[in-house]
Amino acid sequence: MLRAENLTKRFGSLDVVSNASFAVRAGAVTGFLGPNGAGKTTTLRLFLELIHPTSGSALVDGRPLHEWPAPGRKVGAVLDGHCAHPGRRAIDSVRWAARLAGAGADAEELLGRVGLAEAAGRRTGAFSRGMLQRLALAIALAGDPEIVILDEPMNGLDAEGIAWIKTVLRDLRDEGRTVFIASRLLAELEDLVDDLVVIAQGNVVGSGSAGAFVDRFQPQAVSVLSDQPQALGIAVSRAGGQILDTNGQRVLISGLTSTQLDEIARDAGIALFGVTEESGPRSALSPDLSPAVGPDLSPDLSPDLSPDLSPDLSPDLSPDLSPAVGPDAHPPIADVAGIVGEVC
Ligand SMILES: Nc1ncnc2c1ncn2[C@@H]1O[C@H](COP(=O)(O)OP(=O)(O)OP(=O)(O)O)[C@@H](O)[C@H]1O
Repeated sequence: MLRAENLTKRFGSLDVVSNASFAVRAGAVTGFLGPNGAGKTTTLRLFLELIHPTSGSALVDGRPLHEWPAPGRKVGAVLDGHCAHPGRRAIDSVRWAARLAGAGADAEELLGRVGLAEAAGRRTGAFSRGMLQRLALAIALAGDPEIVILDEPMNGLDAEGIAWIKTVLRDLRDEGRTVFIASRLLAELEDLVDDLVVIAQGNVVGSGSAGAFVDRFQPQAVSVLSDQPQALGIAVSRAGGQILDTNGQRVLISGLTSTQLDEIARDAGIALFGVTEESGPRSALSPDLSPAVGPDLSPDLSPDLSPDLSPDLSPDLSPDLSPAVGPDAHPPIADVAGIVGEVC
């Protein structure tokens, strides 16, 4: 498993990751959710030892990654950043990664797994961003790793590509691997992940069961306008919903989603207008989503969390391509470099 213990990374005077403590369960898919600039990529780079912590530790099965005899067999990663060599053929990039990781992966099979069988012999300079994401995943899997770390792997993929990668990641879990996936979008993760770690402004503000978290931020009530409020009330009660309040034509309902309400009203021949989902409480994480930093959980962060997570953490989808450079950046250690499938 992955474990961050009081992990801090400072760039200049800014704590980009601040005293973060959390664990990623072995054999599960864990989402790493946070808005732009929250510190997700920095945390992933710390686990990969592409940069060093200011204090604390980022451990892979209890040790820093480089202490494992074959780091590339332990962890495979897909990060945004540098290009795969544009002049190299896709199959050669995967073979090279497998060699570096010390694994005898079948590069053709891996490219088939990521849907690039037809493009295996092509140079990657002409690949689309979506194809590069697929290639990066093949490179990350070239070491047959126990743990797969991915930084926003759905960027650049269309709806079909997103559905595809979710299937691949579920398959990786079913093979017994641990998957840790960073994203700004709860919607991208919610039908994929078992657990969530939530980060905001460098602080890990919660971690735990994804189901508990998603339930917490589901709409708590639906407000509708209807010219048949009584008939609507009867239909809602029959369907297991509750009428919280009726004020003239406005009816406030809990226990049903707006989609369910639409169906119920349609079946009962009742017209609905002005359907509005009322969000759940903003102030706290679910009790099941245990504060990962215990008493250090800043009360200032929780109220800010909910709106940021609904449902797109950031309207800005353009990836931050800036690699970790600067005085604090540390060049990849040779053994680890081969495990990172990076994307143009
Ligand atoms: N090498 C660096 N030197 C200085 N600041 C950095 C460096 N790397 C990252 N940062 C800053 O740290 C903050 C967190 O960046 P990081 O990329 O980890 O966030 P993120 O959660 O992955 O965001 P995004 O979703 O936009 O990629 C940002 O303000 C970023 O500008």
